[in-house]
Amino acid sequence: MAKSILLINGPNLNLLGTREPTVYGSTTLPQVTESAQKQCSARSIYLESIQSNHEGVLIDRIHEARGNIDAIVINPGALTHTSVALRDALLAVEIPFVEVHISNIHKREAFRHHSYLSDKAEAIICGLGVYGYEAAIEYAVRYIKPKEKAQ
Ligand SMILES: O=C(O)[C@]1(O)C=C(c2cccc(Sc3ccccc3)c2)[C@@H](O)[C@H](O)C1
Repeated sequence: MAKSILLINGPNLNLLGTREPTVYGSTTLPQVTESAQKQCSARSIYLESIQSNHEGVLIDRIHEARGNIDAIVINPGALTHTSVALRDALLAVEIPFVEVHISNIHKREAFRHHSYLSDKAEAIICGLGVYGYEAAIEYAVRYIKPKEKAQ
């Protein structure tokens, strides 16, 4: 099962835990990342994390993951609802991914109800708060089978 995971957080998630705690909770992104690292280390899983406010930076990192990452866990933030480019990058590298949203996007504004990624995700987790990241990693470790390495 997945032995190397890339955790991606999109725009504004660096603000996690600092504002809107009623929606996103009070846990900070560094705390999320530390917890994910401990979860992976306990299972001898390689984890790399990135957060960027820049779509192109995330796309470049996704390209770099091709051939060396087994699974992606991604909270795209607002790019969920706008980015065909992010969708295309994930499809281009052919790495299975789990889409995570801290909030239940389907209980929020209508513009947050559509995702450009969900139809291609192995799984979508939303509304579980930051536990969604733990659940997504556990899913990836248990159920995502690494692609055969290109000869
Ligand atoms: O629920 C999520 O995790 C989500 O992906 C995350 C989002 C998100 C990400 C970062 C910041 C904010 S708004 C915010 C601003 C300041 C502090 C906390 C949150 C929303 C939304 O854009 C998405 O619609 C939903």
